[in-house]
Amino acid sequence: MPRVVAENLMDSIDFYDQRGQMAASPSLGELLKYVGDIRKDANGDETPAHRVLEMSETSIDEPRALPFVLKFNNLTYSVNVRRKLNFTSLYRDLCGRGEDRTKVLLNDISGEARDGELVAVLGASGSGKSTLIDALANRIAKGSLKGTVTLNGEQLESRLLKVISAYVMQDDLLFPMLTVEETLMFAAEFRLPRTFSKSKKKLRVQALIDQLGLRNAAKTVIGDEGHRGVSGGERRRVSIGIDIIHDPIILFLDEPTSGLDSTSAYMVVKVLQRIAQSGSIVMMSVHQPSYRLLGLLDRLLFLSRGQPVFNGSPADLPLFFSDFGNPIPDKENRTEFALDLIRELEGTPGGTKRLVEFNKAWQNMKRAHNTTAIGDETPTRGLTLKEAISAKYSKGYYKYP
Ligand SMILES: Nc1ncnc2c1ncn2[C@@H]1O[C@H](COP(=O)(O)OP(=O)(O)OP(=O)(O)O)[C@@H](O)[C@H]1O
Repeated sequence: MPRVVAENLMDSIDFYDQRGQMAASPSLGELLKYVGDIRKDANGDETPAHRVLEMSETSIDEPRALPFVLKFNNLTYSVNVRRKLNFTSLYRDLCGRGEDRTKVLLNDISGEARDGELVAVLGASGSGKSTLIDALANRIAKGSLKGTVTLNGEQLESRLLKVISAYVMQDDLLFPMLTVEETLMFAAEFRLPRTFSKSKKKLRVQALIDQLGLRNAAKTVIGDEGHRGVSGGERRRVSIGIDIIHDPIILFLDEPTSGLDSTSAYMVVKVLQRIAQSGSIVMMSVHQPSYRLLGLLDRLLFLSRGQPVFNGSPADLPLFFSDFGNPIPDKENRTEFALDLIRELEGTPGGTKRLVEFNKAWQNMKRAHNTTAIGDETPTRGLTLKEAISAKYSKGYYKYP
């Protein structure tokens, strides 16, 4: 029997932003209505903004039945950098010839990420990893970022993105005297809809504790320098848990493994893989992933001085670099090889220009191949963004009755 997923469920859901504040007041339902209005304006589409979505029981239980594709095209971001103050610059200022220098932090970056995928942005220090994560998470001043970011082909309105995504910072402030379970319960009280009963919130917290692999640490206090508590890796997973309590569609993380030993880093990324596989898009910046960690990643985006130099799966790396003329020797760590080669090229007079161009040609070739092989690159199954979001959350709440 078809099940009716009424969107008025969504109407009653208020969400909270990353700091536990009400997310700029509109509910998810209101925002979804707004998405419908954007479509109408853009396409002349007369579809009512608030439709009742019909879904069968099978489609609700089907794993990863609702695809989400985040695409970013030609992202470019520059800032004005003040010149150092010296006699020459002072003289030029006095003559009215003083000029600030423009620094390009992101230069024509395109790519995509799909639900179920764990995507890593890699590159040397200062290559623009954090800036790209910030740009995608809408944490860059409006107007200064050029290019487009879309979800399922529809441009993401910033308020909607805020509700359906989460950004995990490196150092979340946690209360040292609370246990892991209490910390997550505290987050549930603040961030889950007010309409949720206490028992629903408890169920969500218990499911999250298992997803984060924190069952054995659930009753341990967070602790601090003076009081022994959870380990660094567990602490990082608690921070992630706080930010994903509302089951975001997109999760952004800036260097989630920094400062952790390789085993703790692996466990954090394993949790991120689990989160992705439960139906989210997970994008993170990472400095130098170990060989073991690389095995968990679905897609890599290498940057060099703000430009993309490789965009593909870890399995694509050997073919890419052998086609480029620098085959990766057997048994060599592929990411280390790539990062070393990029660093080497950066030190040459031509820089990474040839690699940037080669990557562009490679992307075009891949795109042409995919379009011929699959036909449609974005398998949204005919759902509008609004319908896909509604279905995802109805499905999510269905899990915690
Ligand atoms: N507001 C800004 N003004 C000027 N330069 C900036 C600004 N923000 C970032 N940068 C510069 O942009 C470059 C990219 O910075 P970003 O933090 O994104 O690099 P990263 O790859 O994440 O580095 P790391 O691995 O060290 O964290 C750096 O050279 C940085 O100094």
